[in-house]
Amino acid sequence: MLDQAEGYTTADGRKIGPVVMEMKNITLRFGGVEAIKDISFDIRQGEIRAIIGPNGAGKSSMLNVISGFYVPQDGQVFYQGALRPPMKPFQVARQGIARTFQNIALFEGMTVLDNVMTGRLTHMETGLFWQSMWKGKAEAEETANREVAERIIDFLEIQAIRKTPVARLPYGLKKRVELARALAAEPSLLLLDEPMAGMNVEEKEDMSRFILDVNDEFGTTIALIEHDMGVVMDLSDRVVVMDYGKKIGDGTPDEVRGNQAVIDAYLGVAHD
Ligand SMILES: Nc1ncnc2c1ncn2[C@@H]1O[C@H](COP(=O)(O)OP(=O)(O)OP(=O)(O)O)[C@@H](O)[C@H]1O
Repeated sequence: MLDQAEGYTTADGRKIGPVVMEMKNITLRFGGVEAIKDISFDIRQGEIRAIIGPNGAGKSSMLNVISGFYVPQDGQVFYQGALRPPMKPFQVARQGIARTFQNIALFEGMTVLDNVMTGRLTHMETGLFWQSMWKGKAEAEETANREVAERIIDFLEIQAIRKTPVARLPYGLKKRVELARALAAEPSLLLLDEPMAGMNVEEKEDMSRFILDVNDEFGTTIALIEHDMGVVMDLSDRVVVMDYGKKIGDGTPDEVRGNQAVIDAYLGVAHD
């Protein structure tokens, strides 16, 4: 049973907490195109929350609103109990929100370790001035950041490739490195943009396992968007379904699977 203030316990015994992010009546337009039409939903502490929908449904647009990349024309975003004013993506990152991208956005010429280290940037306090004035502080910070990066690398089982330039890696491993970089920021909310896109079955299984492990081990709240309904159903606690910018379903995977509007959208049934 869902207690609005406190949360709920999942079938596998995980404790889901209060609402950490609330999207309220969000509308986003690109010129004449309404990519998001008056959508509301929330994300709870410790939850794995999916946003799914067919091509062009508005999923990426919604993720970009959550990450601060787009500012909606209407609606409000509440994060950790407070109304979030329009802010730049780096400010959103400083609030503990990290993301991966649908088209991998890594530094191809750099090693895996160095890419993961870039995920620590929001935690780095020592600027160039202090680096030149106070070498000890800069070194201590570098060591601490490296320890976090190495811990994440071990966790995601990519030790063997830590010194390999990303350009040499197969697609599935690149996706895992991108996850590592996002985790290096030690986010409280992790946004995954189509984490399984372009993967083979084995890679999808690996990625699913890592997503579940991250949630379990670090207690990270995860919001992911996916095109493919199948892969997210086993992973997610609750699912929002979008179609043509509207929310057409919201609930547990079972509730969403039985929702006629969702079935119609995925079968491509005509609508007004
Ligand atoms: N930057 C943009 N400028 C203009 N229109 C855009 C922009 N981004 C998205 N759109 C339009 O908004 C609508 C929603 O697109 P969006 O990419 O959010 O959907 P999606 O569900 O993520 O699709 P897909 O599964 O194909 O990635 C589409 O009609 C798209 O053409």
